[in-house]
Amino acid sequence: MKITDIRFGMLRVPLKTPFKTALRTVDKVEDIVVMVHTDDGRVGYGEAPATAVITGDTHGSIVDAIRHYIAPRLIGQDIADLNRVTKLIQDTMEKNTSAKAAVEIAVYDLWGQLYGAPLYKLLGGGDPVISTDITISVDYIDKMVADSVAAVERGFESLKIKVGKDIGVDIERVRAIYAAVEDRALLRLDANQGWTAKEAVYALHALEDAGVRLELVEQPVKARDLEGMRYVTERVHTPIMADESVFGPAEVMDLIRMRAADIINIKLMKTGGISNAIRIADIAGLYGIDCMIGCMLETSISVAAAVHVAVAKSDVITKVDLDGPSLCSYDPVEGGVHFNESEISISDAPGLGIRAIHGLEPI
Ligand SMILES: C[C@H](N)C(=O)N[C@H](CCC(=O)O)C(=O)O
Ligand SMILES: [Mg+2]
Repeated sequence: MKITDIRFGMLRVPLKTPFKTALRTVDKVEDIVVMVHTDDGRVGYGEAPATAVITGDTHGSIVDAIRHYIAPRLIGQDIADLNRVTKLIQDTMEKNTSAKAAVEIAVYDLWGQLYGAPLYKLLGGGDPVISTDITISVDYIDKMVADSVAAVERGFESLKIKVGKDIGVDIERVRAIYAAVEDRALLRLDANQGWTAKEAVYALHALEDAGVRLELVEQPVKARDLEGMRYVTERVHTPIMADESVFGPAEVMDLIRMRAADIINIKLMKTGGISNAIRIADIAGLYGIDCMIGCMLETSISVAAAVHVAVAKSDVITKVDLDGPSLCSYDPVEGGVHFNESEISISDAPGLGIRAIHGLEPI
């Protein structure tokens, strides 16, 4: 099964409600879809969001990286040589992790199709049903409480509360949500780099002293402030998770050596795809460190790939933040992984199982 062509489409899907973090407000998914064609008429699908504020990737840079750098190296390559193909993708250029991820996801989709098995089975197997949390956007306190209660009533047992805007209001936000849902859901906070290290310690001590139990706090300080991450991790009981601070395996090893966080958030758009996501899970596993698998604003194309990884590496990936499809107002994908509120299930279809994508605009 040899690669003959790589084509693109633009996918725009409105969100159910605006997605608001300390870094940005977004009201629709606008992602590049990548279709890798083979000489036996098969198509593998991948997707890349332009999360410039986190990865540095834009729509233009994603298409350019694939069209002018990655694709020329991949045409003619055999999908059966998976490790060779993924190395070619990763070694093509520095950074550009979302572009690499989209192509790798499509290649792994084809690899599953080649062997007629769902991807997670080829990655090691596992229970093909998992649960995700859902994000509660940062907003007025009353709105966040109402959104949290509504999410619990929809069956979500884990809420990812966005904070990082104003430390005093953030403490009140979390206290109010905790009071409203206390025994019915686990709370995870994500400050998206919005606090200083001292603010984070102050806020988390205030919440711990008030009896608010948090499962974890994600990326309290600036991405490059690893010393700040360590400062917070050393001083609070609440587990601290690194997100924007770590992209690939080498950064994860640095973070582990520094003891700068307790948990690692793996996202395919940061790792450059599945091969490095697996490497990170294996490294974390060696050190007894748990991982979350997360997503950007992505539809069920690329999130499906993350679901397959989560299932196959569930010994290390114990936390799931794959709510992108749940935030979308509809699912543009036919086939693939099934997203039903908090429950995500994989069918027996080969690869990612995607049969068609509706609403693709030409690029
Ligand atoms: C969508 C997911 N639950 C999430 O919150 N991801 C963010 C970044 C998403 C973005 O800004 O596109 C995160 O974990 O920081
Ligand atoms: Mg995050």
